[in-house]
Amino acid sequence: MTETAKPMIECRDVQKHYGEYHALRGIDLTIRAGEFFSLLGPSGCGKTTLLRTIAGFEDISSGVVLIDGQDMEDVPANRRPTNMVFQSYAIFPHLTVAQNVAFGLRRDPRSRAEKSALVDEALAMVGLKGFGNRAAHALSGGQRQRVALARALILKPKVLLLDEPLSALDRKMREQMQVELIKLQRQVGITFVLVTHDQEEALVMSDRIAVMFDGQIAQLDGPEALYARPVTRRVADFIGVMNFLPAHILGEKDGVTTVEVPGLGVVELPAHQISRADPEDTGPMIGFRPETMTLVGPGQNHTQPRESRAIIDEVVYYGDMTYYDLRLDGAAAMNGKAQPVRISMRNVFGRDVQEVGTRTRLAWSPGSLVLFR
Ligand SMILES: Nc1ncnc2c1ncn2[C@@H]1O[C@H](COP(=O)(O)OP(=O)(O)OP(=O)(O)O)[C@@H](O)[C@H]1O
Repeated sequence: MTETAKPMIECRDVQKHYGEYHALRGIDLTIRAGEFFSLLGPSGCGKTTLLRTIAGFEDISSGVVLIDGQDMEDVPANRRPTNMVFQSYAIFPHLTVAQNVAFGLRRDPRSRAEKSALVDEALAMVGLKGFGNRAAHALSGGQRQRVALARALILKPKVLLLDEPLSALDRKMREQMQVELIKLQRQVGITFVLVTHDQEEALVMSDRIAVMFDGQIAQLDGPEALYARPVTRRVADFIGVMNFLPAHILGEKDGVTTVEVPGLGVVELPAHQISRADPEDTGPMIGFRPETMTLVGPGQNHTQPRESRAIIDEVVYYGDMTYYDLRLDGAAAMNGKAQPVRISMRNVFGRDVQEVGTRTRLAWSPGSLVLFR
């Protein structure tokens, strides 16, 4: 998948009303051919509605949907070059695996022998070679999901639409299927559009992600950009964990904003570290990810430009990492009262675990801060 790949799906000012309810509020987006694209957002944000309008299961109220350059306005779902995989697999338990997969060919005019060869090919593609004669009800959740994938891929659609396909699986199986789906997508080269409310799943799997709130796209970016440079405080809060501290703006000069932050002191931030606040925010805020600060034990050295001090309130040991709740030195005036400045952070395996109640140093860099204003 390259930057210059041709557009596969284009939505232009797509609006969807359910009676009074405005579910999609002007969706503009281009999904490229061969891309693994995710629609991510909280429950009710409209991601499933958007997927279903691409599939043709829902009519749009206004706007345009193009697939592979063709306007889909009068094209019913079964004539679109798309196929859909649902959360609830829709596997027929009384049929064999092969019969379930062949269901994807029910309207195909090919001979039995040709269809049988296609079924074998599709099963091999999803790692179920030799499973054709098994009864579908005797499969594990992960295997059923593979059958559903094979059935959706057997006609080689241009676009595969996936509606929370892994959410019924347990954590371990889900992580395994995530990796397999990525491999499968690279192998077949088909455009995948995944709907998920799981930010980790979206970050792991996608070339690009559209984060949706309230029927609108808040940010469309690659995983790294979304994580490091969320355009609004709400996006930052939804993707992973971010600490927020109130910030006092001291001044602006030559594109650099100077702020004072309780516990951190005075910092200067260039324009690319400045994002937007949300309407419900009460004032400017500084945000940073928990892993961007490092605990420095007594006598230890570090190479970060800045240092703060804090007391450890809570330690949660996870094996591969340790989470800390800390109280920074310095008080934040919030609602007119002095409040302790609390943050959370995590250190990866390999550093000493420090105990609750310990006074500690924290090393950090202004480059990992984002100002929301
Ligand atoms: N057929 C319908 N009639 C009326 N309202 C609907 C209909 N389908 C969806 N909605 C509403 O539109 C909004 C968006 O629904 P949608 O299913 O797209 O959300 P979602 O982001 O996929 O959420 P979830 O993760 O819970 O499925 C919701 O508030 C939902 O109640």
